[in-house]
Amino acid sequence: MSTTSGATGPVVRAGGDFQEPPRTPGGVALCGACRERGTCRLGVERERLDEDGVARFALTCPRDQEGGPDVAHGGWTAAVLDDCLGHLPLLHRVLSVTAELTVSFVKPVPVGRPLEVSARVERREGSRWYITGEMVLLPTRAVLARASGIWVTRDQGHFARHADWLAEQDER
Ligand SMILES: CCCCCCCCCCCCCCCC(=O)SCCNC(=O)CCNC(=O)[C@H](O)C(C)(C)COP(=O)(O)OP(=O)(O)OC[C@H]1O[C@@H](n2cnc3c(N)ncnc32)[C@H](O)[C@@H]1OP(=O)(O)O
Repeated sequence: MSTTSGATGPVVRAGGDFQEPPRTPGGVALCGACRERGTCRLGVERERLDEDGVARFALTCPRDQEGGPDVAHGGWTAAVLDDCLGHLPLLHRVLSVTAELTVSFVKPVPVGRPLEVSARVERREGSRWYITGEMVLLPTRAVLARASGIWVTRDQGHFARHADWLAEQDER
């Protein structure tokens, strides 16, 4: 585990307690770079796992993610779906990484409007979690995007092994 100093004090880096990452007051698990600012750069504001097994996320596309006029860059839509769907194993205290992700862009996603992403586990096979989700516009719940993917569970040595691999690359 390593730490660094962020705006809010020492920040536990990836490689630390993966199953219990720092969370915002809205319950949003924070990735590496967002820990220092204390909010999700992608605009995820609230996160919860409901009793029906569905994880639900309240979010807004930030203005600085604009692609076409007043609509999100497609990369934002893909990134936030990767993030939200990938939080589902974490909500079960399981570290995983995305192995595959497919995104259907159904409608342009408006910037600065309330949105919801929901995510559910379709099935689990070995170390693979098959997860699907969708993004809707509130309050009408019109579908803007859908996603499905495979997340692969990892042990705590995942990032250390990657660092070793990268060091080997650097020696070539
Ligand atoms: C990110 C965590 C932060 C933690 C801190 C807390 C942060 C708080 C919030 C974070 C939330 C983040 C949410 C966003 C999540 C990301 O965006 S993660 C970042 C993007 N993804 C990556 O970087 C993954 C990069 N790829 C890899 O590391 C490796 O290719 C993988 C996926 C681990 C697989 O490695 P491998 O050596 O092939 O593994 P191997 O042991 O051979 O296979 C394991 C299993 O995976 C399956 N598999 C491998 N590749 C595939 C594939 N492409 N398709 C289907 N199945 C596959 C194998 O069939 C095998 O299945 P089982 O037989 O065990 O059931």
